[in-house]
Amino acid sequence: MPKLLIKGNRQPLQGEVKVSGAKNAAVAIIPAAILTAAPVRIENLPEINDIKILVDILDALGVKTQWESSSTLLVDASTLKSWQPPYDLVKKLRASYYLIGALVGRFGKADVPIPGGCDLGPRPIDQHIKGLAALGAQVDVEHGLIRVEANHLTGTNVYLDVVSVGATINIMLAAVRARGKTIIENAAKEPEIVDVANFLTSMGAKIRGAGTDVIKITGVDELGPADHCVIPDRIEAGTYMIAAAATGGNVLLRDVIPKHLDPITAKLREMHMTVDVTDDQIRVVGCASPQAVDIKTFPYPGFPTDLQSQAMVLLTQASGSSVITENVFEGRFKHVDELKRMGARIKVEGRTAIIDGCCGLSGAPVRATDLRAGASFIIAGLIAEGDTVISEINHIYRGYEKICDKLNALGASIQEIE
Ligand SMILES: CC(=O)N[C@H]1[C@@H](OP(=O)(O)OP(=O)(O)OC[C@H]2O[C@@H](n3ccc(=O)[nH]c3=O)[C@H](O)[C@@H]2O)O[C@H](CO)[C@@H](O)[C@@H]1O
Ligand SMILES: C=C(OP(=O)(O)O)C(=O)O
Repeated sequence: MPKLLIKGNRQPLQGEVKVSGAKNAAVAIIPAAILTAAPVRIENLPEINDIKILVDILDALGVKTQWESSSTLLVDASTLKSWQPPYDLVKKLRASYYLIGALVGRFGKADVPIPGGCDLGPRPIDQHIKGLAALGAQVDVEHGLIRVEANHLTGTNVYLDVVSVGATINIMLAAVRARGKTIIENAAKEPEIVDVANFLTSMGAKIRGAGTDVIKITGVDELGPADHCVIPDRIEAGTYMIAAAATGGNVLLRDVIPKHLDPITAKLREMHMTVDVTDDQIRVVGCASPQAVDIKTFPYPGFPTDLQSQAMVLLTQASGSSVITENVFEGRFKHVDELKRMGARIKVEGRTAIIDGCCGLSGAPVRATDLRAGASFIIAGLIAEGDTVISEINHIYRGYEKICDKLNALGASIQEIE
């Protein structure tokens, strides 16, 4: 397994970076494409491993897929013949849970192995199951499989006990083919949910309220062709914003939706960084002595949990102590021990981490404990003195398109080594 070698010493990142399509929208839109037997074209897909694996899963189910370019996929699910995606592929990513809603919507049945994804502590799917059962499906979890069967789905009211991105989208995928009206209450409001709803609407689905906490779906008998462009990845963008700030750099991010990045922009400004926003671009200019700030992660529009570890690295450079409270996932501090190996001074108490600022980091061997942790170690490596070697980088490649090339073009020195 290759590793990443990062030469540190705080070279300020300078230049422009183009942000790719959003992983967490794309990984739902590809399964959603099997809801129709008509042709679907999806543009602006990120070149990341999660997407490659999902396309392999569709191929294994009998769907015809073809890459029109490196970021545009054609899907023809008229040949879909199986409702049993293979364990070896499904276990590699979290988003394979969307195959449940999509297969049940199309076939009335799905046998999907329990999904993989980042280890962030317990990641139950009880709300997905509750929603599908409320729509009239029989759901059994046995032998590591989620088995779902429904003669027909019937629209209903579903109140989510926790705000869940995955459950909101999965219920939406099944409900677009149910008889009658479904109302999802306490729905998640992430921009990726709006993107999936827009995609489904372009196929002929009837969805109102995506992006609010009440989503109303009126089922239709059939869905048709679609041509869709995936929204920019706000988490990739936020990662580069933080990297620019941490290195005291000056970076222009292109192809972003600035509104989606408001929580990050606000925190960087609070730390005294300069953030200039135009239509679809953001420039971040670092400052000599950033201020400590407190961060609490929350569902959108709160500060995203997927940027918590990257922000933690930045806060090691602030003057004063900062507090991060992780409200979304109870086990999302696994990066802390690795950052301590690099000299960070961080104390974790339950869901809270206290970060001492003005900390000189030093390069060290570290293990990417999950996708965003891996990205945070790259940022730490850029500002550390000496070399950092990151292992288990397969996690990083699950979600960041050409991250080494993009950072090297900004003046970083990162290379893959054996
Ligand atoms: C593929 C994808 O889009 N992944 C994202 C998605 O993950 P994912 O969809 O897994 O995250 P959820 O929004 O579902 O999880 C939020 C919280 O709800 C809990 N929960 C969730 C479902 C459920 O049935 N029961 C339950 O208790 C989870 O344990 C967690 O504490 O949203 C997370 C929160 O923004 C992001 O970090 C992930 O990057
Ligand atoms: C947690 C993440 O991904 P996943 O849900 O796919 O594991 C993430 O994108 O940070």
